[in-house]
Amino acid sequence: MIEFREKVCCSDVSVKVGRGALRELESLPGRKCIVHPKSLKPDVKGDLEIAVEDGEKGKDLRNALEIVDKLLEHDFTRGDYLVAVGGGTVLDVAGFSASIFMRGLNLVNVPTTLLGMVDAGIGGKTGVNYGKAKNMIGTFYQPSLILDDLSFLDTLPTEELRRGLAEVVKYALVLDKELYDFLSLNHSSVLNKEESALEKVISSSVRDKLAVVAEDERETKGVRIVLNFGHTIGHAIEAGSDFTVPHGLAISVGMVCEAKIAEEMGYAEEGVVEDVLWLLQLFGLPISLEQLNAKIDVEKALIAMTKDKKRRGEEVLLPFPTRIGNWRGVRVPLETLEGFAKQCLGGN
Ligand SMILES: NC(=O)c1ccc[n+]([C@@H]2O[C@H](COP(=O)([O-])OP(=O)(O)OC[C@H]3O[C@@H](n4cnc5c(N)ncnc54)[C@H](O)[C@@H]3O)[C@@H](O)[C@H]2O)c1
Ligand SMILES: O=C(O)C(=O)C[C@@H](O)[C@H](O)[C@H](O)COP(=O)(O)O
Ligand SMILES: [Zn+2]
Repeated sequence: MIEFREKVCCSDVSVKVGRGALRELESLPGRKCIVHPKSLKPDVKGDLEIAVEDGEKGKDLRNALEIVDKLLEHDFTRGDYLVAVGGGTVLDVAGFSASIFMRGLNLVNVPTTLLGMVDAGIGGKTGVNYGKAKNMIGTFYQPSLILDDLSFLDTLPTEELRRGLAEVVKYALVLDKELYDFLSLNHSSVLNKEESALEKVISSSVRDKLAVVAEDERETKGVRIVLNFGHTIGHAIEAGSDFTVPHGLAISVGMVCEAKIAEEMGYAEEGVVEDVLWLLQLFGLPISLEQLNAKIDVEKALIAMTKDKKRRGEEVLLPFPTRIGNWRGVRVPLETLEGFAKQCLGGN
C-alpha cells in the first residue's frame, strides 16, 4: 500500500493507494453512510446506504439535498462519516452534501474510476452543475481519508480509463516532466492496466495534485489554477454539448486549444503543442472537436465560458504550458479569449 499524508490548511488528509485499500473503512469510528451509484454496489457495510444517479445528470442540487434529507432522517451527526464511493460525479455531489450537512460531517472518498483516483477524489473541490455551466454551486471541503482501491479498476472500461488519463496527461504537461517521460515510454502497460504502471500513474498524480492544493487550497494565490489547464475550453465544450461530451474528453480537446492559444500569444516554447498532441494521441484521446462526434452549440459554450471561475472582471487568469512540466499564469482579456475560443470551437 502506498500512503500519502498532507496538511491542507486546517485538515489532515490521508491517501492510501493499493489493492484492498477499501478494507481501511472497517476501522473508522462512528456511523457510516455509504453513497454509491445505482449501478455499482460496493462490498462495504454501512449504517445507511444511498444509491444515487451518477454521470453529469446526477450532479444536481436536488440530488445533493436528497442526501442531506436522508442523513437528517437517519439522525446522523457531525461525528459520523459520509463515505462517497463512485466516479468523479458521485464524489462531487456527495462531497458537497457532506460539506453542507450541519456545516460538515466527516468525509471519506473512495473513487471507483481512474479519473476519481487521480483527480476528483483529491483536493476538496465539491459541487453540482447549475445555470447551464459546470460546478456553479460548490464548496472547498477536504476529505480526511481517500482510498484508491485498484480492484475497482478491474471492471472499468478502457474508454473510462482513457478519460482519467486525460487528467494524468494534464499533470505531466504542466507539472511533471518525469511523468511525461514515463507515460511516453509505458503507454501500453498503462492502457493494459498493468498494476505497477497504474500504481505509478496514480501515485504521481496524487503527489502532484496534493502539493498544489496544499499551497493554494482555495485557488486564491494563482497556484491552484494550474489544475484547471484545458478546463476553460473543456468546460465550455461540456456546456455547449448539453453535457453529453464526457469531462475527460472535453478537457483533452481543451488542452490542445489552450496550448495553441499559449503558443499564439508567445508563452509556449516551440514544440509544446506537438508534444501535447503526441501524448494525447498515444492514449487515443481526442485532439479535435470533430473527434468528439457531438453537436456543440457555440453560443452556449461561449456563455458558459464567461462563468469560468478564473475570471476576474474582464480578464481570465489562464494557466499556460511554457515547456513540458512547466507553466505560468497569464491574464487574458475575455474578448481575446472569446476570439481564440471561436477559432477552436468553430464559431465565426
Ligand atoms: N472535484 C474535482 O476536483 C474534480 C476533478 C476532476 C473531475 N471532476 C468531475 O468528475 C466528473 C467526471 O468523473 P468520472 O469520469 O469518474 O465520471 P462518472 O462519475 O460519470 O463515471 C464514469 C462512468 O464510469 C462508471 N463507473 C464508475 N466506477 C466504475 C467501475 N469501477 N467499473 C465500471 N464502471 C464504473 C460510472 O457508472 C459512469 O458511467 C466530472 O463531473 C468532473 O467535472 C471533479
Ligand atoms: O482540483 C482542481 O482545482 C481542478 O481544477 C481539477 C479539475 O480537474 C476539475 O475538473 C475541477 O472540478 C474543475 O473545477 P472548476 O473550479 O473549474 O469548476
Ligand atoms: Zn478536470
